[in-house]
Amino acid sequence: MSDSRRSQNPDERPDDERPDDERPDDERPDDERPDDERPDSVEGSDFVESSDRTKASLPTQLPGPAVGRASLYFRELHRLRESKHATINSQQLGRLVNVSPAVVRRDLSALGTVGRRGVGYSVQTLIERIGEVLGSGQQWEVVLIGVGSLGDALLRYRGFERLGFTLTDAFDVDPVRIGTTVGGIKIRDAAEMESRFRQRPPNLAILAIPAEKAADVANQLVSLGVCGLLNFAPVTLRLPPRIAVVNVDLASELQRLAFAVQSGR
Ligand SMILES: NC(=O)c1ccc[n+]([C@@H]2O[C@H](COP(=O)([O-])OP(=O)(O)OC[C@H]3O[C@@H](n4cnc5c(N)ncnc54)[C@H](O)[C@@H]3O)[C@@H](O)[C@H]2O)c1
Repeated sequence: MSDSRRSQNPDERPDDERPDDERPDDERPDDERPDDERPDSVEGSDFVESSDRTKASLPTQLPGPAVGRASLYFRELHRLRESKHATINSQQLGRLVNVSPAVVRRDLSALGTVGRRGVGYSVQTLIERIGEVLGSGQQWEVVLIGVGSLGDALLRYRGFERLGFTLTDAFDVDPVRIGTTVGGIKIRDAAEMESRFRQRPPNLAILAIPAEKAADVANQLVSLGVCGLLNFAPVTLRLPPRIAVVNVDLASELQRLAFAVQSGR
């Protein structure tokens, strides 16, 4: 590997330049580790949640990478439940999502799961707890703005409902699409958004419209009461801080992938 590549590889930065989440767990000094990662927390020392902690309040702050991993744990835990697994330990869960057992233990601890030593985590309790933290314990109404090639595929996807997301409405400006039905949802004229949302604002909106339209439409959605946006348009939205925005930029993700392949990770 060339020197220039080596210097770009985040894994090869000195540890003290890396954010905590990127540091290998077994390279951190013990006094920097959360309790559940210290050496006395050895393999086979996983916990089952005690009932009094199950109702623990939601963590107010979780690092972004931990939220992303929680979502992956949630997906794998659903699969485990479907295949009749009642318990799992951190090594098994870590293997399923490709992170170390120590990171799994730290994440689950931050999510409020603690308990007895030596048995493993209860799959069902973890599903309930992570679902609660991620908001999947409640129903979210989601609207889709823009039913082009991407929006069309999203409307046909059946995986949102089981996580608590119900696509309630879809809007477009194209007269050819307006009035047609995709995935069981009638596509409405975007000009109707205001009157529809005045009656009942959705919680969340998915933006699958051209980048040059995204800022105006996002501002309109916020003014109509939407509080979270999943934005597929490759543009940075400037919205009030109270509005949650998650950007899904597939081209950037491909760039990250190409970088990872190129740098030999
Ligand atoms: N298709 C992909 O794989 C993909 C991948 C990455 C990112 N994206 C991004 O996602 C967005 C959508 O992509 P696409 O391929 O579906 O585009 P598309 O051109 O197929 O669809 C866009 C749709 O938005 C509608 N639209 C335009 N202005 C609107 C408005 N003000 N209100 C409501 N609807 C409006 C259009 O009529 C059209 O149906 C784009 O910003 C694109 O860059 C798409």
